[in-house]
Amino acid sequence: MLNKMNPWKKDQNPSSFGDRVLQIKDHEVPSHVAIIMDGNGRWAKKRALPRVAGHHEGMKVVRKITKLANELGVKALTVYAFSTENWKRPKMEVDFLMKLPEEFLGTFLPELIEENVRVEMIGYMDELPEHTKRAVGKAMEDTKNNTGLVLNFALNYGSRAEIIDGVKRVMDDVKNGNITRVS
Ligand SMILES: CC(C)=CCC/C(C)=C/CC/C(C)=C/COP(=O)(O)OP(=O)(O)O
Repeated sequence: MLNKMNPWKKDQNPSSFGDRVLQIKDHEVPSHVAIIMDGNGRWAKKRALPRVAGHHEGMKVVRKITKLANELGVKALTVYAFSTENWKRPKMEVDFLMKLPEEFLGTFLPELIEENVRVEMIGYMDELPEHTKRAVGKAMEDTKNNTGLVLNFALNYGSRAEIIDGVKRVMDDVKNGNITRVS
């Protein structure tokens, strides 16, 4: 796997962004890339900026990565933007994070549509603030027929919560006779 990723690393010879894209295109490109965004706070601290400035910068990076992934022919890009545990952060930070999808999509949705990107989300949408739900829902609706890269936002997502939900559903199906027990 690491060998496969080698062409993604910057090599010794300086080359333009376009050249590097062509270089990568010559190699096998993963069909799904998932990114856990981390280090925003540290990025900001290093520059004596508030943590939220790091999140804002992270949002801008999402645009760059989306463009690049689409260009390279990646089929799905999952961006882990807010975990089920992130609600424990200070309210001001949570409020800021919840406004980012709106800002991102308010600015870049026309570009995503033009680039044939389909917006999707995983996570508990119902628990998001109305304004966040509205922005994500609109983007999903407006891009539902697009056939290019799937930009998948993990918002209020947690793998533990997802596993527990899955197990509960299987238990319900067993109880209701939709699944038969295999002993
Ligand atoms: C378009 C869109 C929805 C963009 C997403 C915005 C974004 C960058 C979200 C990431 C938020 C987050 C909790 C990052 C973790 O870094 P951290 O705060 O834990 O950083 P640290 O480890 O340095 O403290």
